Amino acid sequence: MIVAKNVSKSFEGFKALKDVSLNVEKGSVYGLVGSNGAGKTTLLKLLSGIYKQDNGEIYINDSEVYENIDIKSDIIFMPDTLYFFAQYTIKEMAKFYKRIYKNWNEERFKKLEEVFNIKTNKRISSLSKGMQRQVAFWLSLSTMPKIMILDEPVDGLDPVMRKKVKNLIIQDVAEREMTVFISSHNLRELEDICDHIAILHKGNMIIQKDLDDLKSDVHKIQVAFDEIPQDILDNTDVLYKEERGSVALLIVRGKKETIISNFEKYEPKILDVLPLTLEEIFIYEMGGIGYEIENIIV
Ligand SMILES: Nc1ncnc2c1ncn2[C@@H]1O[C@H](COP(=O)(O)OP(=O)(O)OP(=O)(O)O)[C@@H](O)[C@H]1O
Repeated sequence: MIVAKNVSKSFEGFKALKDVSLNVEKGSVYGLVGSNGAGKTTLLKLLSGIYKQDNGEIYINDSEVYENIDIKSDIIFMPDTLYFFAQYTIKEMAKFYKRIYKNWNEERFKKLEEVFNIKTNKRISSLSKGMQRQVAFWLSLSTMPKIMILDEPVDGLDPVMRKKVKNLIIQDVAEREMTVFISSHNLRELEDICDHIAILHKGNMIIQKDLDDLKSDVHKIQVAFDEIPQDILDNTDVLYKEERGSVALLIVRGKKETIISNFEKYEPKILDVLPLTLEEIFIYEMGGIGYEIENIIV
């Protein structure tokens, strides 16, 4: 489990992270979205114990992570810019990982060769960017990490490989309760893998949500009345309203059944509940609390 309490970090007087708190349960996949310079990499490096926070506390499985070698051998941090020793082949890099990570699993490493299908005698620096990313996943997953902290992890991977890598991660989450923390610019990229989503904006954590709650709580409703009764609007938590003639499009918060039965009382001519994308949910949620968030997540 990853816990951060009121964490702040400055660089040369500039506050890159301000009072950030979060809780990531064991076996959960937590997605962090934010625009350029929001503080995502800084937060990831703090959680991995690469940086030390100026204020606040960070715990992984109840222990402080900074300068804690024991905890660090259970963590994989995959940076957005990968680094490998210049002359090393995959096989040599695997040997290096084996020395550092106490749970290195040779059998898994061999098995994953079939998935990634790259010869282990290849020099890593001779591989394409996407292939190097594959090698990073191959090595990382072979360490059997308890926690994976990934910075823009699927950048450079083709769609088929993205899917394969996501499946491998999900498999480890399901089979051995690995915890995953992923940052991305792209909410859509995270939607199918994460169970929690957070948005970081200018160093502030502005929203953290359980995805299932989020999806079951907000609905898009298309409804037609001769005139939309004011009573409904007063008794419904409307996040957004758009009227075109007698048809209204409403984004409403609440339980679907309750919303439908409320509207049906007024006998609308049309009543449709339409699916919302995660992006739409965030835009409306954030709109409701006054943030201009569109640019961050589209
Ligand atoms: N080592 C550093 N020295 C000085 N400033 C830094 C350092 N690392 C980060 N910053 C600053 O902190 C802010 C947050 O940077 P960070 O890399 O965490 O953002 P990010 O959300 O990961 O951005 P991106 O999506 O562009 O990678 C930026 O303004 C950046 O310039």
